[in-house]
Amino acid sequence: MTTRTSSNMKKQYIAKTQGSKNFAESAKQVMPGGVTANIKSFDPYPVIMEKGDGAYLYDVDGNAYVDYLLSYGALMLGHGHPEVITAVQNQIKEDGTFLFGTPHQLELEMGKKIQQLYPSMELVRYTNSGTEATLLALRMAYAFTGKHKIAKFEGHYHGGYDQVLLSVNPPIKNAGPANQPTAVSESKGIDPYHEENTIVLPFNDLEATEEILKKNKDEIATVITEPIQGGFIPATQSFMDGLRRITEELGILLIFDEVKTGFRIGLGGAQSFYNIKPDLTTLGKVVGGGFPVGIIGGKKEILELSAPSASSDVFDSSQSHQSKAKDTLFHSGTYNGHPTILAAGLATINVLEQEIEHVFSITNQLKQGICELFDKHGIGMQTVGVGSIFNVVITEKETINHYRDLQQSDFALRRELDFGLLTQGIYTKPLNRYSIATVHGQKEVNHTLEAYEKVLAEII
Ligand SMILES: N[C@H](C=O)CCC(=O)O
Repeated sequence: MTTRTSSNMKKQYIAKTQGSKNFAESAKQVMPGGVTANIKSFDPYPVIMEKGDGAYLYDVDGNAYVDYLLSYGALMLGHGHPEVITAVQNQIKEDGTFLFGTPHQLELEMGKKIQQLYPSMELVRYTNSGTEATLLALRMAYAFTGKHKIAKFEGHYHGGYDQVLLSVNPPIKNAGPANQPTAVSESKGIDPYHEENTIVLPFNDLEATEEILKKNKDEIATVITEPIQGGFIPATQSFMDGLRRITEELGILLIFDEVKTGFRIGLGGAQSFYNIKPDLTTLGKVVGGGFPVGIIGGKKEILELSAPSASSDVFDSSQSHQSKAKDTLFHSGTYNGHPTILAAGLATINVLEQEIEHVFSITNQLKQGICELFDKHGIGMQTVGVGSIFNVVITEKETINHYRDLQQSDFALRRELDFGLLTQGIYTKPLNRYSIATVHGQKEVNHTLEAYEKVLAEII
């Protein structure tokens, strides 16, 4: 493994981004750490963007970047796509409001589209984020099975709340044996209850997963998984087939968290790629067209648990004496099914139906070009990913199967590369994955490969 300590590239980054540096200092007076989402922060300070256009972002210093972060994959049509702008404007103009506060046409339209592309999602409910969707999925699993624990895989992220904010990125020394990981809390303030009641599983290790699930089958309501970890480390087909079989046999629900993979692995997500029918699925990111949304869907008999009944309305004070609220699974939200957002999402899907093959072809060209450049320099690496997402993993390993494999890669060299790329106008948050959009084309691929060539020559 190569290890580099030089921070030459970081120095060049700082020289080019003095406006971002000043902004980041001021922002600390307003928001803790200068950010409103921890993921937006990186050392020494994040780039502060002020304009987006197609495949490009422009920062406060006037630097242009080809954007491969795309807001953590959400913007699959790039920035400010005209069809999304038109859909949003038309919805507001034609409907005369941003919000009905009642059921409406676009909820049906989006629901039907989801049922068509994700046949496992027999009924759907809308939420305001992927996090909310997974939270609701877990409640449905507890209610449906009557069990009180959940299982998740080491390295998988399902949202920032207590039940699942465990062992996403744990220090290996605290994480227990590879085939029997320990639950490691990822935040201050998490109730230790969850370290007991969230069981952590080893991804892509069917034998160990089966053993843990069998041992705890009477308590585990559900296994929640990113079928492609972090959006880029694929499960093997045999692992997925095995996981579906075992969970069915043990009466444990299987939740596919497709917030990252939905529409990005294919229009039908990872479940279509693996040909697996999970019991519940959560979507977010792409399906909001750049606006905040989440969708949960799955088996009719599970989703029906949330159907309101007249005798269980938590908001009807005339009924409080009946204490029937517990008969229904509570799910509500003022903004659920927001019409403007669903209009943006439907317009996005519409464009993707025409252009997704282009996205895959550009992704493959980029992956191949990057691999060839590393090869030229004799550095072991892989572009790990499926469909329109990949990550650049600098490693001599032949396969990256899970979190612990990834931990053995050369993060120092990758970080140096990423700062170098930032100075050459290629944007992804250092160490993050690449997501490709319909607006990336030959010009952007060529520019990116030239930037890689230049930076690699400088840092190797
Ligand atoms: N919403 C997540 C964090 O704030 C995004 C995580 C990711 O896409 O990697």
